[in-house]
Amino acid sequence: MSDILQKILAVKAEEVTQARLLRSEADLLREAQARQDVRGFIQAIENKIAAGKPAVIAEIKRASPSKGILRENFAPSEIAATYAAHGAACLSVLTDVQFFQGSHDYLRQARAVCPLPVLRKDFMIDPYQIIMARAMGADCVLLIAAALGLSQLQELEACALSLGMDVLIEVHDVDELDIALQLQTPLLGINNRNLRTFETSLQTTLELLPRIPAGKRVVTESGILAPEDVQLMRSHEVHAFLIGEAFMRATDPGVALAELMGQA
Ligand SMILES: O=P(O)(O)OC[C@@H](O)[C@@H](O)c1c[nH]c2ccccc12
Repeated sequence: MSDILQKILAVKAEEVTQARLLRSEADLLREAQARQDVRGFIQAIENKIAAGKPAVIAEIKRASPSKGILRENFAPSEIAATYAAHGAACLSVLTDVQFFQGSHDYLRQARAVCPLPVLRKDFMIDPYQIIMARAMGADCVLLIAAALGLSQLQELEACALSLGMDVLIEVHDVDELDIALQLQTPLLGINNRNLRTFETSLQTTLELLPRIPAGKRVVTESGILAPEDVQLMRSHEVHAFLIGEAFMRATDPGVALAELMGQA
């Protein structure tokens, strides 16, 4: 129970308890349902791939527990604008405060300056957080198979879908994949980083690929740093990427995106 994921999940449970004291779920739900502005996250990915391009979910992440501060000069709206100008399919914004130095406001700011659909990147354990995601403008939520059992994942997925959002289910090994394949969403992230040990290897994606049935869209996540990494994945028919660090460390994250995709 001492690994980082367990620590994060304990903090999330406390956060949800506190948030519920401030605002009821019913009240939050009214706000979420009043928004009529969902942007198609999966659609944006499919559109890029149909055009023969890689679909990049470009991440806005100030820091991480494994790497510390990734970017000093951190302006989410500027980062979002340059990502959009350089061909990102979607955005991913960390909203966790304690471990990733994220914020709900970063998601709002990033989404306000561009037309791209936005993933709320956080550790979801309760429908309250899913409803909150839509209330702040998210178009997609991340569900992490390592964090939850099947029935919880199904409950959170149903909640997201009922609000019109898409779902990215993230796996890291065969057991998690078996569970993930029982969800409805076609969007399947393979995290090359083990959230318990932080060990990162692109082999994780390549090893799980033969087990993915037709009809699922694979997103390779984490540790994509060089054009060769992108080429390796594309040569295996993986065309969707979730990338943070390589862009956050660059002077202009959007230019770095174009360069990594070989489109600069
Ligand atoms: O910065 P990287 O190595 O390009 O990785 C991005 C993204 O995959 C990573 O931030 C991530 C993937 N799954 C997560 C779950 C929680 C927090 C973070 C993540």
